[in-house]
Amino acid sequence: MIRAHSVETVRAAEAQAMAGLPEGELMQRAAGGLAEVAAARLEDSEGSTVVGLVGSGDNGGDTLYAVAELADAGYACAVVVLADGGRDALRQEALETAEDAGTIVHVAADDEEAATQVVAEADLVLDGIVGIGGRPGLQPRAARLVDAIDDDAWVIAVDVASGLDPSGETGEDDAVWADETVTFSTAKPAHLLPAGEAATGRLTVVDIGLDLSEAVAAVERLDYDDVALLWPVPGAGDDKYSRGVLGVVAGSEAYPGAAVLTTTAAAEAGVGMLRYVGSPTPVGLVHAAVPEAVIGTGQVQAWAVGPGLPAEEPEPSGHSQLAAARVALASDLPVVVDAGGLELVDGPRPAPTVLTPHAGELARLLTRLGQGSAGSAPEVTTDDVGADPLAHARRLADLTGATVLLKGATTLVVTPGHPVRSQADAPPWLATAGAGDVLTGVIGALLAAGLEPHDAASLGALVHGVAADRVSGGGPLRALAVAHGIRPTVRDLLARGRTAPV
Ligand SMILES: NC(=O)C1=CN([C@@H]2O[C@H](COP(=O)(O)OP(=O)(O)OC[C@H]3O[C@@H](n4cnc5c(N)ncnc54)[C@H](OP(=O)(O)O)[C@@H]3O)[C@@H](O)[C@H]2O)[C@@H](O)CC1
Ligand SMILES: Nc1ncnc2c1ncn2[C@@H]1O[C@H](COP(=O)(O)OP(=O)(O)O)[C@@H](O)[C@H]1O
Ligand SMILES: [K+]
Repeated sequence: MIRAHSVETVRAAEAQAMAGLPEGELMQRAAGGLAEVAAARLEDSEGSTVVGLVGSGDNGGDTLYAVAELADAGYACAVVVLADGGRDALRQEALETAEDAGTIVHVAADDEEAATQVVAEADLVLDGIVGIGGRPGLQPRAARLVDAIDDDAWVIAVDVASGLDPSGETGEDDAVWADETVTFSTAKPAHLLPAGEAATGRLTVVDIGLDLSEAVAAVERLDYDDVALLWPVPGAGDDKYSRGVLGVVAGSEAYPGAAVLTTTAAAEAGVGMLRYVGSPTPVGLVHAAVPEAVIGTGQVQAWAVGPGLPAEEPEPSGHSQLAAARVALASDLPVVVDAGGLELVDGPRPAPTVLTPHAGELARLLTRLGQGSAGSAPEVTTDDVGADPLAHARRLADLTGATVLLKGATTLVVTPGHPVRSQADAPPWLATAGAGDVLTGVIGALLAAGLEPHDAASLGALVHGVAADRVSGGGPLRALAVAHGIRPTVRDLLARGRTAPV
């Protein structure tokens, strides 16, 4: 699992580590790790020129010491001082070390043209404008210099891409777009959340010796090795019932295919048994596509409700299905609710619940529940959610007590009282009709097996994304193929757990 810690938590760990170390030791470790990564990238790209963009804080200090090491190693190095107050605003010792190693120093406020030229010519740029002390956005001069970076240069953000909100709460267009971020001892929320992930690029964590083993993470991301830890694997004493029965209420005369996608995915995820509830057309399709499914209601351990259910009043043949959906939602069993099922949610349920809206569905649900942001009109738009996905997912989670899985390129899983989980495993090809129905089937299978909603949702998103990636192989995919990709994906991820070195 990748864990990201808040700025406050990192600062506390830093203070604790510094208490037992010589002054400046942590910065030397940070700079040493940064220089090592930068040198490796220069070697790979046969680059020779380095520019450090340097702000007034310790992020600039890291950058100056790293540039000094690169200059010592023979690279042609310059720094551009962006701090108000020029050279005087910097740590003098760090600046002198860089200069002594042969680094050319430009002060942007004194000669912006010369600074711009040196930035434009660099093969590798270290962004040390601001780190975890940064406020969102770039000052105009910094923005102009960042604009001058050559498209072919490799841009390494030091700790956090400058301009991002380190907490990842608020998005910011005006930020450094890094190819890589080198961060220290732990990821920061901005690296894993939609507001900052794209500008972060590849994330490289350099260990500088902070102890965060007991600290609560702000954001978590499951990785491949977590599948073997969390996926429900049957034992010799299990039977189909003890492994968990999932009831699926999905598909309709208008959208019959959703029934096939959801049940196929649940079967591929290895559910103990499936019951399917629907109207005649989807029943026929499920019969043909998923012969393992038992048609009709009966005892289940969890429900998957909603893919392909009409948002409005169903045709007469769908009335008993709608009634079954309402019974499932009113039950004390775990339920994953998607698409048309979200229209039936009107508040907290007394049992484990996963709601899986995309941005538009989340906006509609918050609007219906009367939860526009304070002081604004009660209507929440898709754009509102897009601008601030985490806050809106949190609002629905707080309102319903449910786990909210907000779908997107980065899928967020928010459960009250838990660190946010953020999964970004899928290729953009997964943005295709029916992909969400598959996810619902996988999460339903995991709930039926007894997983907690937070784990079921995030593990489901991970496996769904990895399956999509495999099926795509860099090209188009279709939702049904992703459903059929779940079984080999889980098999291989479980095998990876068995062969992982201990
Ligand atoms: N924690 C650790 O374990 C370790 C941390 N280390 C390093 O320290 C870094 C944190 O350093 P830091 O605290 O000095 O803050 P930093 O990010 O350099 O900002 C400095 C000042 O910039 C200003 N400013 C803010 N926003 C701005 C903006 N948008 N545009 C322009 N200016 C802006 C603001 O000053 P103000 O404007 O308020 O006067 C702020 O105080 C961390 O990221 C890591 O690299 C490592 O050395 C070792 C271990
Ligand atoms: N740009 C993207 N990159 C990766 N995955 C994406 C992207 N956009 C959407 N997805 C994923 O594709 C799926 C789409 O689901 P959804 O919107 O519910 O589609 P449908 O309702 O047609 O099934 C979700 O799992 C979502 O996270
Ligand atoms: K930075």
